[in-house]
Amino acid sequence: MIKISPSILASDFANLERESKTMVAAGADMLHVDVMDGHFVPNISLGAPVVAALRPKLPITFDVHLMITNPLQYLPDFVKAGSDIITFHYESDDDPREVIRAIRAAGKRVGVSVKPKTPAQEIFPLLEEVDMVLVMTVEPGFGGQKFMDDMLPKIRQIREKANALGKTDLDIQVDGGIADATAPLVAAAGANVLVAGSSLFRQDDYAAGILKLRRAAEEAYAK
Ligand SMILES: O=C(CO)[C@@H](O)[C@H](O)COP(=O)(O)O
Ligand SMILES: [Fe+2]
Repeated sequence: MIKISPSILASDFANLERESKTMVAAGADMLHVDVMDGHFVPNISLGAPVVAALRPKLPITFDVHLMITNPLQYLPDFVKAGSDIITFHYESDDDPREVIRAIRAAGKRVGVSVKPKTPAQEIFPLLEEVDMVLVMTVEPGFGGQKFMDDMLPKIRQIREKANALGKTDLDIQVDGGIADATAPLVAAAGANVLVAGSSLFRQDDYAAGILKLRRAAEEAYAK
């Protein structure tokens, strides 16, 4: 019911393969890969070659979060690299419907992400066309930031709208500041895919960390 997607942005990049494998063995449902271009966000992280290098080593869903200005331009690279879910930002320079079409045409699952200042209503017309909505719970660009609890109504509005449209299987992902204390809040609001970077990778026991996060969210989601 609840899916946990650890963000490798918070891992030790000098040991990326080992870190990712340990997280997968610890029970992650997918791996969240943060791609930042230094334009859309004021930070540069990693790109398609890193996804391509990791992909054959890890039998898990690659959940790729594109924080880039021109998703259409780089999409073929991320498709070729073996991404499974490709999430682009609604606020990017490309036409959202065109990006959705291109991701679908490549046979990948589609996510659309909204920054904190973008109201839920802006993406309502796209809900029927995507598999997942990613509600940013921090300003995109960096890990380790504080969870914005004023994003909770946005999660609720998107879940309610999706249900009203009969799209009860829409995945709602949250990303930024997700930890044991915030997981129940987002799950109660209707999020079912939790990205967690620093809160998981800073723990010694990744399996215990994932279990605790999952339990905290599941208890709240069921209510
Ligand atoms: O997309 C982003 C940041 O822009 C995230 O995926 C972060 O990597 C989450 O990090 P934490 O807030 O969990 O440390
Ligand atoms: Fe992310």
